[in-house]
Amino acid sequence: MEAEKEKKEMREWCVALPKVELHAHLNGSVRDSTLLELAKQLGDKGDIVFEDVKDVIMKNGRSLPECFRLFELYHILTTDHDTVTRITKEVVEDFAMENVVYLEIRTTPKNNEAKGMTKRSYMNAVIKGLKTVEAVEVVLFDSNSRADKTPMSELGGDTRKNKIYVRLLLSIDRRETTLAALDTVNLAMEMKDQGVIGIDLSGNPVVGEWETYLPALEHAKELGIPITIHCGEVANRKEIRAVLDFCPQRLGHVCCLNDEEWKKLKSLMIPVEICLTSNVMTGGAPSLELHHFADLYNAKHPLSLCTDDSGLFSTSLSNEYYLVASTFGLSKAELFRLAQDAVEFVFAGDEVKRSLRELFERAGKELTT
Ligand SMILES: CNc1ncnc2c1ncn2[C@@H]1O[C@H](COP(=O)(O)O)[C@@H](O)[C@H]1O
Ligand SMILES: [Zn+2]
Repeated sequence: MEAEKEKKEMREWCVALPKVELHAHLNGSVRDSTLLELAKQLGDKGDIVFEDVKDVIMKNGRSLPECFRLFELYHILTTDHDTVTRITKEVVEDFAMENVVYLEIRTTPKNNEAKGMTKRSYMNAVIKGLKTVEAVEVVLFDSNSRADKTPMSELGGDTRKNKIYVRLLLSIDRRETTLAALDTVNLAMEMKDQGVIGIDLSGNPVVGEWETYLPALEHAKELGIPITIHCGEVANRKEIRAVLDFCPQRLGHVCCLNDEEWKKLKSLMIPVEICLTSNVMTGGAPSLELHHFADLYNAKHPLSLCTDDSGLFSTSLSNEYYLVASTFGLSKAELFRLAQDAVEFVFAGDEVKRSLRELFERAGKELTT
């Protein structure tokens, strides 16, 4: 009984902890209730069979191939402008509800002729979603990147509301061609005054070749756009080596590295986005207990806890912190430090970093005493 009370108290503490989320895919973070509602609407129109889809959405098992089949379904449900706007709003609200104070959402800009959608119009729908959030004040710009140069502190805003910094990363899907990947990088450049701050490489890790995306990633590097890459979700030696050689600003997952690659990663000190639940569910890590978090943490390697796909894997960032506490025995002070350290790996500029550092400074006094 006492143990149950302690667990509950720890879970609540993890929710209260201010958190930084650096690896969250928009379509993987959609609420089940929204997916079911959208599936019901398409079912009523006769476009899909609702009962079949319902079971798939609510099912627990999520192997890697199953995940990518599910994304095909999610994209059928969500890819029109109004729905993209809606899910963006909801995803931000859900993260804000659990005290995420800085959120980088990544999403793949999509061309969809049937819906009159271009990569640009898809992103406009995402940004519209950010602007319609009501439950929390969304801060989307550094004051020095705003056209009107108004300092953030003078923008007014609603001081009664909680604040969440949101930034966007554009994902290149591994199914895309070199040209499509280049389009995404150019779009990121065009939209850099609208909250877009980085590039991600993601998608089914058994699909596509590194050489296809490399020109686009190099172009992003030349343009000075920060890059994060999904690395080692499967044991593709040649690609893992190429990714480490490319040396992006951050890496996601890093599951299937061999000894030599671990050594190289650690010497490069590239910050790692750790996705515990995702890795265990998709088989990238054998179990929570044997997850490479422990090794990287003990080696003091820069890392931050992330959800990857909170909807798809039924998790939350607070839960990921709780899992670290319950699996590896970290204390509250250590968990706090982990959350605080993630501030140093955000892609946003110095002004946001400074504000976040101050926020953690203030929260630390309350949460660790
Ligand atoms: C489970 N591990 C993973 N590994 C690799 N890529 C993943 C992923 N989880 C999600 N994505 C990528 O994100 C897309 C969905 O969000 P968006 O449509 O972009 O918003 C997926 O189609 C896939 O390309
Ligand atoms: Zn991911």
